[in-house]
Amino acid sequence: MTLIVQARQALGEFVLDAGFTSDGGVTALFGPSGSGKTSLVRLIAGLSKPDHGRLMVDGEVLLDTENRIFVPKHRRRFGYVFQEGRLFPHLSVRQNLNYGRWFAPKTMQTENFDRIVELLGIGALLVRRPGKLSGGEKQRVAIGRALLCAPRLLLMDEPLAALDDQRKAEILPYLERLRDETSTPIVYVSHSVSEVARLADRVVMMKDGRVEAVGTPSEVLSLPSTDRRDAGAVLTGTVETIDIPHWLATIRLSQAQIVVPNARVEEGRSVRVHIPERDVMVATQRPEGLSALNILEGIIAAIEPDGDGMVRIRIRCGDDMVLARITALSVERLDLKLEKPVFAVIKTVALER
Ligand SMILES: Nc1ncnc2c1ncn2[C@@H]1O[C@H](COP(=O)(O)OP(=O)(O)OP(=O)(O)O)[C@@H](O)[C@H]1O
Repeated sequence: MTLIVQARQALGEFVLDAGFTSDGGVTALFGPSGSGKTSLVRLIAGLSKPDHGRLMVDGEVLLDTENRIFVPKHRRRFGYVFQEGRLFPHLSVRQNLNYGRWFAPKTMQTENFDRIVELLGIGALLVRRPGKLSGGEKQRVAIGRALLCAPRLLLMDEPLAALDDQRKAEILPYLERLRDETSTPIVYVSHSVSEVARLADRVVMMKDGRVEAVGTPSEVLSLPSTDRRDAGAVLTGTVETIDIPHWLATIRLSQAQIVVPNARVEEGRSVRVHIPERDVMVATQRPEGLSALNILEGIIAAIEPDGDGMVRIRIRCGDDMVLARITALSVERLDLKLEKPVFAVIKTVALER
C-alpha cells in the first residue's frame, strides 16, 4: 500500500499545510494539542475538503483539487475509529459488527468475521449491548466494526484518549496484534509518546499545522522539540524473562539487559521501551547502593546544549542510544567529553503506556 497526502486548508486563524507518505504499517500523526492532527486525518477520511490538496492510495487519486477530483468518504473504503467508539446503543455487539460488514465488498463479507472477533477478543461480548461494555471493550468493538468494512486504510483518531491507564494497557496488546497480524495500514493520531513509541512504524510529527519531522519512533521521539516531559530514547528489545512475583520483565537490548515493570508480555516477544531523558542520570563510575534497577554502561556520543543551562547527552550503549538531560554544571563537574565511558542510571523506563 502506498498513501500520499498533501493538503492546505485555512481553518479560521489556523492554517494546515501538511503532507506525508506511507508504505503501510502504522503511521502515527503525533504532536501537541492543536497541531492539526485531527484536521489532517479528517481530510484523508473525506470528512472535509482542503483548499488545495492531493490524496492518492495505491496510485488511485481520491482527491485532487487542481483537477476537481473528490471521491466522497463512503467511496474511499477507509475505516475510521474515533476517540469514543460511537457504537449504536440499541444494537448488540454482533449487530454493530455486522453493520460494518455491510459496507465491505461482497467478496470479502464473510471471511473476516471470526478472525476479527478472535483478534480483538470480543467473542464473549457478541450478545451484549454497548451500554453493558467497559470503555476498552467498546473501543475493541469499534475497531472490529471498522475492520469488517475491509478497509484499505484504517484511520484511528486518539482511540485510547478517553480511557484510563488500566484500560489503555488492556487494549494496547490488541492494537499490536492488529499491526502485526493484519495487513491493513493504519494512520494513528496520538499525542502520547508512549503509545506512539509502542505502536508506530513511522512517526509524522506535527506542529502549528505543519509537519516538523518524519522518521522512526526512535528518530523522531528523541528530537528536542518533542514534549519535554516525554522526550527520550525509544529502544527495541526482546523479552527475555518474566518475574511475576515482582511484576518485572527483563528485556534484552543490543548490549545490555533492562528491567521493566510489566509482567503481561510474553517471553521472546519483540518490544519497545521508552526511557525519558529527564529520568536518566550520568555517572562516571558504576554507582552502588542505588534503588535504580537499570544502570547501562556506554560511551558519550554527543553533548548538545539544550537551553536554560541544560545539556542533552547521547550515550551509546552497543547499538542503542540512551539520552540524558542534565545541567551544564554537571557536565563541567564530571568533565564529560565525547567518547568518555559513562554509566546511564535510569530511574524510570516504560514498556508501554
Ligand atoms: N472548523 C474549524 N474552524 C476554525 N478552526 C478550526 C476548525 N477546525 C480546527 N480548527 C483549529 O485548528 C487547530 C488544529 O486543530 P486539530 O483538532 O486538527 O488539532 P489536533 O492536533 O488534532 O489537536 P488535539 O490533539 O487537541 O485533538 C486548532 O487550533 C483548532 O481550533
